[in-house]
Amino acid sequence: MVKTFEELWTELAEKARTRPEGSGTVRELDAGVHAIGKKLVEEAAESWMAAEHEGKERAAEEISQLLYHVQVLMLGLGLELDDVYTHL
Ligand SMILES: N=c1c2ncn([C@@H]3O[C@H](COP(=O)(O)OP(=O)(O)OP(=O)(O)O)[C@@H](O)[C@H]3O)c2ncn1[C@@H]1O[C@H](COP(=O)(O)O)[C@@H](O)[C@H]1O
Repeated sequence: MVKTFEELWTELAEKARTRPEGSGTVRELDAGVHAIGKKLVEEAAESWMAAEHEGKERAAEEISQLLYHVQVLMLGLGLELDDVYTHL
């Protein structure tokens, strides 16, 4: 089943709140904003490289990881979706 941006947000916000064992999201949040930021930049670079050299399907995969890390950074900062949407 396809997951939307908002559905992923609900899932990750719940993980941040309940901190389940084995969650990569909880691990990333505990690593802090600096570490999350580095992952975000890494995924942005991988999205760019995939877009230029690896085709649409690989680019879509990397972009999904980029969106995931955007959400983790937002959670790490205590931002809500509307805090960002208000600037769109
Ligand atoms: N969509 C994602 C997602 N996208 C990317 N990632 C993470 O980002 C990493 C991608 O990094 P890389 O490209 O460097 O790939 P890698 O070499 O395997 O990375 P490393 O594990 O070595 O860091 C993956 O290994 C995941 O840890 C994600 N981790 C989780 N999700 C979703 O988030 C939800 C909650 O996940 P948990 O918190 O782990 O339960 C689940 O629905 C998942 O589908």
